[in-house]
Amino acid sequence: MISIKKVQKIYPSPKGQVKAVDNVNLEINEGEIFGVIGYSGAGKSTLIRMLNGLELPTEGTVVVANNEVSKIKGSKLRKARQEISMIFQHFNLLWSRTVRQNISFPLEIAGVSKTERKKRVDELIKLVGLEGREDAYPSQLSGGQKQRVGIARALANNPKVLLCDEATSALDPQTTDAILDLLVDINSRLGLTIVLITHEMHVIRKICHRVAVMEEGKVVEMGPVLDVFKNPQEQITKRFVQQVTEPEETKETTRHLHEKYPEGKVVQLSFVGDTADQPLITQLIRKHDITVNILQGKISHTQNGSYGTLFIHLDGPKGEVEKAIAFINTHQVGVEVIANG
Ligand SMILES: Nc1ncnc2c1ncn2[C@@H]1O[C@H](COP(=O)(O)OP(=O)(O)OP(=O)(O)O)[C@@H](O)[C@H]1O
Repeated sequence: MISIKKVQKIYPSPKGQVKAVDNVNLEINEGEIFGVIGYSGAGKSTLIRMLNGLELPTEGTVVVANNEVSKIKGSKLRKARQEISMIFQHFNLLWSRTVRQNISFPLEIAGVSKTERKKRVDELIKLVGLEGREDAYPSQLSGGQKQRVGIARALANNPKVLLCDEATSALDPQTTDAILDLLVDINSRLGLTIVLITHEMHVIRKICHRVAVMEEGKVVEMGPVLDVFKNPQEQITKRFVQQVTEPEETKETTRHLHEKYPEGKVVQLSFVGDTADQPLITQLIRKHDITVNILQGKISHTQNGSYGTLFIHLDGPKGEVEKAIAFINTHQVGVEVIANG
């Protein structure tokens, strides 16, 4: 659905040239939710803006839904943009228009008749859950409702691709989750391809099938979300994964526990897929003469399966702790001893 080949974007600047995007190659499949994550300045916005022709690459080609957006101009580009919609961090709504009028706007531009427009807007309002708010103005809406209007407006002309530019960054965690659920729903109901950029691993974890990690204009790592969680390669990817799997306090808690119980071992267990659902700890205690102290744990659900980490402290007679660790190893659970007693 989307093919990005050897794409480079160089901006002139007073201090010389800035390589905002540096030799990026990506293939995004039809119906996929694809995430691009990176810190500020990594080149995410520039990359996503090249997907709908808001920016032109200095080199390389960008093809979206059979349109070579890196080449076409004028009316051809405008037509192509009906198939490639976008939603924004700050919603970009028309403040003097109601919800209904905002959603109707792209239909007016596309020359859709008044009766058809009304029918389509009604459908869209239902789809994004804005029934009862049709005649409100954006200033009367919550952040989540504003983004729902943004989504409805973006879907008005039945696009094939939806680009999301930090679409949940201005929202609180609960509203973020509701909007992400809506995007997953739209993706599965309409088969829409979604490309999103974010600096939050939570967003990637919750809805993306695959992820690309960007740093200094380059894609430094890419793969199915669960694989990246299981086995992050680059330092930057490890940091992003820790945002979700390892709360800040973990290191501190581990240190305290180690001081409190100098004996035994602190181990980190990583569960993937079905192993995340096993009653491993119960079996561990039943089968071994040890005590198990749970320090911290989390199971994260991704679109490709579950991934969990659990920090535990094991203590007991000599040899028993080793036997317990060997037992865990037979259960296809990753074990890492992170502090020795
Ligand atoms: N129009 C421009 N002119 C000059 N430099 C630019 C322009 N747009 C972006 N840049 C530079 O290109 C690099 C990548 O910026 P970009 O906005 O794509 O990154 P980003 O990952 O989206 O970060 P952010 O989330 O902060 O927007 C940065 O160094 C930025 O300063």
